[in-house]
Amino acid sequence: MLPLRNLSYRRLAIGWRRVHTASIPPTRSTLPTSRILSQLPQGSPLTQSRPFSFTSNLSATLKTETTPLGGLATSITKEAVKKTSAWPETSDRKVGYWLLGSAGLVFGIVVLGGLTRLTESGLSITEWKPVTGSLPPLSHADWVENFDKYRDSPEYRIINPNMTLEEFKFIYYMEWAHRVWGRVIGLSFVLPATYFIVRKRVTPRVARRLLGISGLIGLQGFIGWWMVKSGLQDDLFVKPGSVPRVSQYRLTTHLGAAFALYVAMLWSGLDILRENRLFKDPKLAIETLEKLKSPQLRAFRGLVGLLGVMVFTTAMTGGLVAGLDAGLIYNEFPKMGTGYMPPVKEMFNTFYSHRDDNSDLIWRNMLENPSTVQFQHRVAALTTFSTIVAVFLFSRLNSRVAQAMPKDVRKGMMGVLHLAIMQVLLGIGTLIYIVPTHLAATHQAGALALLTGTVVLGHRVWLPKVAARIAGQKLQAAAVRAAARKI
Ligand code: HEM
Repeated sequence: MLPLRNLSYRRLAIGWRRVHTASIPPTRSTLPTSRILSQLPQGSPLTQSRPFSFTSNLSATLKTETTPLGGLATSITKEAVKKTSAWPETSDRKVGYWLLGSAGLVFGIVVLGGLTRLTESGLSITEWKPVTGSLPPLSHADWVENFDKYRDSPEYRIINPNMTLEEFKFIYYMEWAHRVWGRVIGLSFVLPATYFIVRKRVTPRVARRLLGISGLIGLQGFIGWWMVKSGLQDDLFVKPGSVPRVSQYRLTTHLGAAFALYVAMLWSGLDILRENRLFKDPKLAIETLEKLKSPQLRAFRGLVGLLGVMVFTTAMTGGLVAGLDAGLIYNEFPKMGTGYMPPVKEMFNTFYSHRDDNSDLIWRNMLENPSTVQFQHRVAALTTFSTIVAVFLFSRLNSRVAQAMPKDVRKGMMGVLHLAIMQVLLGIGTLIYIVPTHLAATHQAGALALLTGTVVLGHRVWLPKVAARIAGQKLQAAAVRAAARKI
């Protein structure tokens, strides 16, 4: 529960009037935290590492008007009066847990989505009915009707002409479960988000984030259908050599949006929980913030940010591999055929160019040619992996960084290294065993696990500026109260 909520706003308002009638110049405190802490009486709760409640005794605060810290008291009381706008200065801890739970649901749907693709189930439902589609066919006649629609699709005609109704039911249920899971995520996010915003259980900043995430969930539903539509187009019947599968561009966009949604939920949840932790224990807050402010950590922080971008980019190149079924060729490692890369002529093949002057040769091959796309994923993955190893070594061998690094950051870096090793091994396994469902699905989950590790590490090493500002204000207010009590 937010400590300052315990303040009575009526009493604050009375306090505000008293401060003004005392005509104390409203100077703003510039006292450094160390000086504030040094002014604390012996045995003050602030000097002890245990949960400390900021529940305010306003009269104690007001007494400080006559103390040398009176100016400070004035500004703090003003701050407190501003709180009458009713938005809390930190979001409820429950919101943090709920966001982490929502991120867990997104993790689950990514894995289920991968399984849906790997079992070739994604094109079994040929319509998009956001409300009525929540139920599967309930009668035999309904099943036959849905099967008939599927039999009209390119995938059935070109790849599955012998599929039975029973086999169809399996692929239908896979895709249906994926869509229902999406609806569950939507409802279990939007309804509580509305409640938390309306009841002002979150800060305005978090409220804006919740609205953004809700919008992204809706957008993801549209992207999903836009992707499925690309695998149902009639021109797949006429284009020679067409494979009825969804566009790799749309699949990668769908994967990228899911990863972005996941990161937004995870980061916001971690933020809220950390803020609550910091505000509960000011001594811990000061120690943590001082450590994170250390200039030795600045370069490391930047490198962790870079790792996040690299893991995300590598995952997107993996999405292209999956979308083009590019894992079904060159099933060896580290070589690709007779060399370490396919012949240049094959990698930049004019077959993929759409223009007479071949001006689109490079980018078309990089996004549409399975050989080039697989090579690209290998290069991206190995570059990301080497960078993770390099950052790990930097964090351990550079003594200044190693000393400045908080313990949880150290552990987080070790975790990222382990996840990266596991992910590379899973990728190689997926490739050399020619994309078996269990390995490919685990490799996809591994990508999200590696991203999670990087986000958690980034969050641990990031300086929470807003939390630091609020913790500083709270500390000052508490210090003033404690000093006043001493007088
Ligand atoms: C940092 C390391 C890596 C990351 C983050 C990563 C990420 C990904 C992702 C997100 C996918 C898409 C999965 C899907 O949508 O179903 C993928 C697919 C794939 N990756 Fe990786 N990968 C990494 C390393 C590797 C390595 C080293 C190899 C092999 C040399 C590899 C081989 C593959 C293959 C063959 C696929 C296609 C699997 C399929 O069709 O489902 N990956 N990767």
